[in-house]
Amino acid sequence: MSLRTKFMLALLLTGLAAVAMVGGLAYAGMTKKVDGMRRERAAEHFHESVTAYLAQYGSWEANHGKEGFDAFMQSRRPSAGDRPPPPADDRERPPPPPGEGRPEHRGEPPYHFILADQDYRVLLGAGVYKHGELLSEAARKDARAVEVHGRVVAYVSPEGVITPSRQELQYLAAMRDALWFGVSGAAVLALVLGVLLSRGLGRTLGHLTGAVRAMHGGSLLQRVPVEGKDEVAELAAAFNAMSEKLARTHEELSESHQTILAQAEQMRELSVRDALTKLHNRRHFDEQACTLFSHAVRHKRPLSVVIGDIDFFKKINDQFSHATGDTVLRQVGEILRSHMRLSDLVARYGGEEFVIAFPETELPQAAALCDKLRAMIEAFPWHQVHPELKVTMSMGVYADLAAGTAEAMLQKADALLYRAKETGRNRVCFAG
Ligand SMILES: Nc1nc2c(ncn2[C@@H]2O[C@H](COP(=O)(O)OP(=O)(O)OP(=O)(O)O)[C@@H](O)[C@H]2O)c(=O)[nH]1
Repeated sequence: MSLRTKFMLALLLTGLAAVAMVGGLAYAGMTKKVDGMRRERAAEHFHESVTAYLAQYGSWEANHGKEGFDAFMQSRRPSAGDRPPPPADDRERPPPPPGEGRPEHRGEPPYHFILADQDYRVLLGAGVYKHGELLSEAARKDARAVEVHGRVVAYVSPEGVITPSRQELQYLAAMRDALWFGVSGAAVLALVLGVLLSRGLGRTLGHLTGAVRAMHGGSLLQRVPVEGKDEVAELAAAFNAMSEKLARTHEELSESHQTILAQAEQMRELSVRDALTKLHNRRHFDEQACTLFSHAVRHKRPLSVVIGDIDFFKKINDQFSHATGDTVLRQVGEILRSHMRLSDLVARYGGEEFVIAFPETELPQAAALCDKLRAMIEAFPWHQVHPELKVTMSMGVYADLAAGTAEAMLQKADALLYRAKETGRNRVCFAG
């Protein structure tokens, strides 16, 4: 069931219940009041009749009995048009036995009254008491004294329900109609109010639902319209604030996440780089060389590995300074790096030693490239660093995957480097 339907039903039920309760209470109160007034009037009339009867005849017993009183009362009654119809129970009730307080009625009177003498001995029992019976204590409380010349000569007590007059019944019917009219009006009003109020509520809730779905989809910054100042408007405003805060926090977190990632990348980069030459370091080379070796073996592709060592580097340090030695290392690293392909791997392996891996490169090709590098190092204008500075490099190149591992290939290349050093330096020795 939709919220709107529930809202309308709640309003409808509340409205109907309120009207029914107020109307019902008013109707019951009115009926009671009418009944009371009617009873009061009847009692008044009966009381007057008894008073008049006793005043006229002196005493009840001395008189001519109940028929006489009945006839006496009939003569005092208002005309038939003013009188109400007899009560249903009166019509259904059998006439009281002779000698009882209630006369066998001819449709009159429409109410019961018990008449007792000054000693509470019943004279007219109204079908409840026998003649001569004592009036109960409870009935005595309701009994009204009949005084003649300042002396209590009898008691009159009401009995049963007084039937309203025709006019009173008409009043009550009009009131019932008004009550039904009120109920119908309340229902229509509740429906109209339900439609109007639930429309506003439904609209805001619809916006909120859409916004929550959008947030769930990833768009954290949402804004729903805030209409009015009620709780729903407060909810909408609180939602907007929450959405804004969430979006801001998410942005801040993303930024710090990016910074952390960048720092991690920087640290990772530092951990695989040589600080002096900015080439990769030995650790990185060893890891990558293993991968290149496995790839070459699996795909039966060529791979060449190289170790190069600057000749007489100790002498360069000693003769021209350690700083000059550093400059030489940086420059040699730059020459090597600038002549590599992206797929090639070059690293400073330690001290004045450099290593290179050439994937997809056969031995002759690698040896030729190394010789070219060697010549470039030799030809570099080192005199610009120091007038007497000369730098050369010896290299060993190995290209046989049968060595078994990248490390083993490197050892073979190192042996070839040794040979290059032994055979005069500034040269490339290769095998594989
Ligand atoms: N300036 C500088 N020197 C370094 C660095 N790392 C190692 N060295 C020096 O490099 C020199 C290497 O000397 P050796 O191993 O004797 O080799 P070499 O003098 O080049 O002799 P050969 O290799 O036989 O030609 C040592 O004196 C080290 O101190 C560095 O980062 N900077």
